[in-house]
Amino acid sequence: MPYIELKNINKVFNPNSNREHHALKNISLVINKGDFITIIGGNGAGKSTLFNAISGVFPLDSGSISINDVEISATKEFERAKYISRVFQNPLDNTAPRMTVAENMALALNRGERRTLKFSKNKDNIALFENLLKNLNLGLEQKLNTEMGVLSGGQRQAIALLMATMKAPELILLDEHTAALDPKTQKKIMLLSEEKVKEKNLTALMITHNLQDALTYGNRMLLLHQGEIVRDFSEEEKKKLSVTDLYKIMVDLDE
Ligand SMILES: Nc1ncnc2c1ncn2[C@@H]1O[C@H](COP(=O)(O)OP(=O)(O)OP(=O)(O)O)[C@@H](O)[C@H]1O
Repeated sequence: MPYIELKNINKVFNPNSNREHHALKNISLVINKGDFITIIGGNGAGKSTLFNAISGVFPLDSGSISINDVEISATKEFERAKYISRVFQNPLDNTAPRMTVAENMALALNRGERRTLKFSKNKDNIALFENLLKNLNLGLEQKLNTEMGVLSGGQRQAIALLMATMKAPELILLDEHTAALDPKTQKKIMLLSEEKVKEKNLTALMITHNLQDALTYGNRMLLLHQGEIVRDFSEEEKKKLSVTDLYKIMVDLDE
């Protein structure tokens, strides 16, 4: 039984108008438990639309999505957020800027449960948050009571990753989550992502325009083009590829 299965997914934006766009064309994909799949493709290839389809941002035109054999295509976005985490490119989109670091982390701990913020800010949880932050080696354990909004983008993305993985989601979607960071911080956040995926045996999809990252991380790589998965590289195939090879494969698609 496949862990996650996308079957013949189609999404057309602005149908029957001159702006009609077939953004996802009959996409089928089997994702195994523990897969860390990098996703590449040119601008407009459909990568974010694929994540939106999986997260339930819009209903599918056709096709189905199942996790552990449970069909989720009709499930609302907020329901899916209980078992699908997403980290966006913009640090502002991942955390609540006016709430403190501890309050943000408490919200993540509460995901999918009916506990109040007060309940989860108890001493045990604060110790847990402190510990998680200490492991980042960014000195953030001193900032539990600091408003998230005053932290740097890299600090916020690191905390966003902790929040997204705190409850070990069935699936984590990393949506160009390092693209807005400086190169050194990008590397830190990528290593942290890899560490969390391994530590918690997570299943992850990661969109990136950084071809080296797409090759370095994960055990599988998809290439999207004009709404279709045109290549599905195994770990072995990925290892044999260079950035130049990959670039050429992508350029050839446009010719
Ligand atoms: N809500 C929407 N309404 C209309 N068109 C949309 C919508 N969302 C995406 N599209 C269109 O679908 C196509 C795929 O967009 P998508 O954002 O998925 O591409 P992408 O591969 O993530 O690109 P990028 O690398 O630039 O982020 C684009 O042509 C885009 O304009």
